[in-house]
Amino acid sequence: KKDVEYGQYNGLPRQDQAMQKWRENRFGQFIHWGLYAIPGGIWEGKTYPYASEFLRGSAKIATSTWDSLIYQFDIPKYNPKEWAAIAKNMGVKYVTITTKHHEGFCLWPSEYTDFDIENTPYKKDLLREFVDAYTAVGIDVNFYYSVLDWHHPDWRYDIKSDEDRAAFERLKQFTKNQLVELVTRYPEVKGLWFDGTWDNSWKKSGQFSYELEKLLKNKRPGLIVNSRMRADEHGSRHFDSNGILMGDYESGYERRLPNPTDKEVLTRDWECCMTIPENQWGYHKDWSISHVKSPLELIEMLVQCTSQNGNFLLNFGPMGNGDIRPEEREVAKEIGEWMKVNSEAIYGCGPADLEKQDWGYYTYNEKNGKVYMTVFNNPVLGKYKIRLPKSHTLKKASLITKQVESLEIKQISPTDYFIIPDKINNKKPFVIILEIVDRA
Ligand SMILES: C#C[C@@H]1N[C@@H](C)[C@@H](O)[C@H]1O
Repeated sequence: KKDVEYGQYNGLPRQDQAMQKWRENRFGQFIHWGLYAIPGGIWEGKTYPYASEFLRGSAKIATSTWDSLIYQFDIPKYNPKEWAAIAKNMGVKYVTITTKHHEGFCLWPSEYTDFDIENTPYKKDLLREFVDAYTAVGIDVNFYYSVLDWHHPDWRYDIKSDEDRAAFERLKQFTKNQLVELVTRYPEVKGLWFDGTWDNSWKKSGQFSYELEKLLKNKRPGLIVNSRMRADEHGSRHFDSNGILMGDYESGYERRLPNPTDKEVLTRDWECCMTIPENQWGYHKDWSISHVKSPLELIEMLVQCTSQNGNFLLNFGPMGNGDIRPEEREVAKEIGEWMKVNSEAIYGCGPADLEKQDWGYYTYNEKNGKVYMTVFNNPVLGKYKIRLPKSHTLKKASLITKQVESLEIKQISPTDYFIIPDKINNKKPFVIILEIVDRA
């Protein structure tokens, strides 16, 4: 064991009300919006397939050229009330928006930089309008903040000299100032989603990240931060040098999920963040360049995350003019239609302590004791197998859409049962509610 003084300090999993709400929310919307949305992955007529928020690097654009995009950020179609309505209809309970991505452009009027919304043709505090619109429809608001800041002259990838050290001290002070500013100006904020913390400079700032977490949580009691914020004093990230999770939940699942039978993730809070295309967080004009996930693929990811004690954060990349692209509107609509019928299997649910079967995923609501089985794969057998511990018995199974009717159950061994539906004609994932009782 290593001595770790600047690791995790508040005991996990957190059971306070704020964290319980975060956990019960389960489904969130990620929003990546910044200057990168204006070119949308295309520069001087050439399409760059890499993530559009990295276009500045992909197309080797001079910082001054990139930064001048600020004068085109007039966002005539920006309509936060409509964004919030789309999110509400999709069924998300929280939203996480990029207040500042790696490019350094701030969506709020920061007193610590001129590279912000105030110096765009839009001028107004779009973040305040956003927070108000989402809060008004009952969606919790979180802020993404990139520590990595390509615009700031004091950013350093590593600390190799006294000059680096002095510069990065200024950058850390700037970072602290901006974060205190964010949690003070927008006290509604529930959590901070840190990114851009992979460079050596930050790995060498473990004590600072520890003290920053404490400072921000003192300023905003109940604040929730992701593990990506943190390094310990030995440079270990997410988990300290003894493998103890830092922050309040694990945020390493970016565009990937755990193995569906992975039991280790059940021991902690975690969140998977996911793009609709293969790898575009910011708006890209051409979605034909990669696979675009269907609503069904995304619904399966949401259910899998819930079944393994995780949250699912689905990303939207608004256009440079502030509009939401048609493909994202369609995804939101179709997921929303499914959630309207089946969200009881998601909100407030977590893992069921049952052996996973091929037809899909179990989720469990400990408040009502119900087990939900969400079916994605129709068995050729035409029956759904359930395996319970010998100590329990399957008392009832019913479709979430017809809870008064019981489906036929056949016990085929001390632990195994078949649920036999009268017909299998589902074209969409559907939910069966199980009542399982302890024989004792
Ligand atoms: C790499 C990288 C960044 N991390 C994701 C959450 C996006 O913000 C992407 O730009």
